[in-house]
Amino acid sequence: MTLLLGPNRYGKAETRLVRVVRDGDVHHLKDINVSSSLSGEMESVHLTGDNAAVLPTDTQKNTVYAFARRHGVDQIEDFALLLARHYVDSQPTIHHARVEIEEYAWERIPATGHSFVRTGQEVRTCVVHYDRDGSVSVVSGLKDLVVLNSTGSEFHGYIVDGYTTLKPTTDRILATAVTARWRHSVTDVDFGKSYAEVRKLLLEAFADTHSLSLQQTLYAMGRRALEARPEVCEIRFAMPNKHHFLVDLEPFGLDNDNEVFYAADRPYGLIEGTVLREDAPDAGQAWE
Ligand SMILES: O=c1[nH]c(=O)c2[nH]c(=O)[nH]c2[nH]1
Repeated sequence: MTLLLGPNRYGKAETRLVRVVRDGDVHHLKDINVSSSLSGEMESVHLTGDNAAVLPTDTQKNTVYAFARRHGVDQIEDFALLLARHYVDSQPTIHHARVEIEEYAWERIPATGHSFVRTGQEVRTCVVHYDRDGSVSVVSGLKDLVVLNSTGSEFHGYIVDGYTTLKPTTDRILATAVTARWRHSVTDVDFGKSYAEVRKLLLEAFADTHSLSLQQTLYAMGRRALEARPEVCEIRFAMPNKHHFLVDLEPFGLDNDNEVFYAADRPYGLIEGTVLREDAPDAGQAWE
């Protein structure tokens, strides 16, 4: 029997880092979670336990902290690119690096220059791949962006079979927690501006699309981002349909004209989809 070592990678997951930049009495906060994953000449470590090709995960964690001090942390995509390039370019045995970063946003409490409140629920994300052959990819994104339209949403005309009980509606609540990830076709991007613009476009499209289904809304959101942002070539969504069911108040002698809802947390519909340019460059490992 011949066995082979299949695909493998290793790294340090979830290095949590908070960086405080002091501008006199006014402080700035960066709160991130970094996961690195390396691959390359890793046959020996798996087959014989020879660690000579291994850059320890502990070193990867230290590199994150040291680079934060040495280079600062501005846009997470730029920091991820810096780390990925460093691992591959400095170590001959490392051929590929994947660096994923999540960022949690804080806003200053105006009472002082050094007090903060976590803003919103959403988390900014990125995944960078950098390969020895020079190929590089950047996927930016967000998750847990919770949005709701209290009207402007219909759902009818679907398949009706022997198991269907859902009533068609021309006015329902549409709510979801958006996970969106978008692939850049280039890497020399102002990632801060691009993120803010894509987020704004997604919210605007969610709000002003009269929805006949969450699927239609998803496509409209992707389309809005791609039409306005030339640096983005593909966007992928996962959107749970956070169902709001009208409560039957008739037993209590009350009507309910789309006013009182039961917000169910499960089960939920899960709507996933991709919108991309016809001529989008090959994604390579960007989504892995
Ligand atoms: O927007 C929707 N899409 C569906 O596919 C679906 N299915 C369902 O039961 N409700 C909804 N809503």
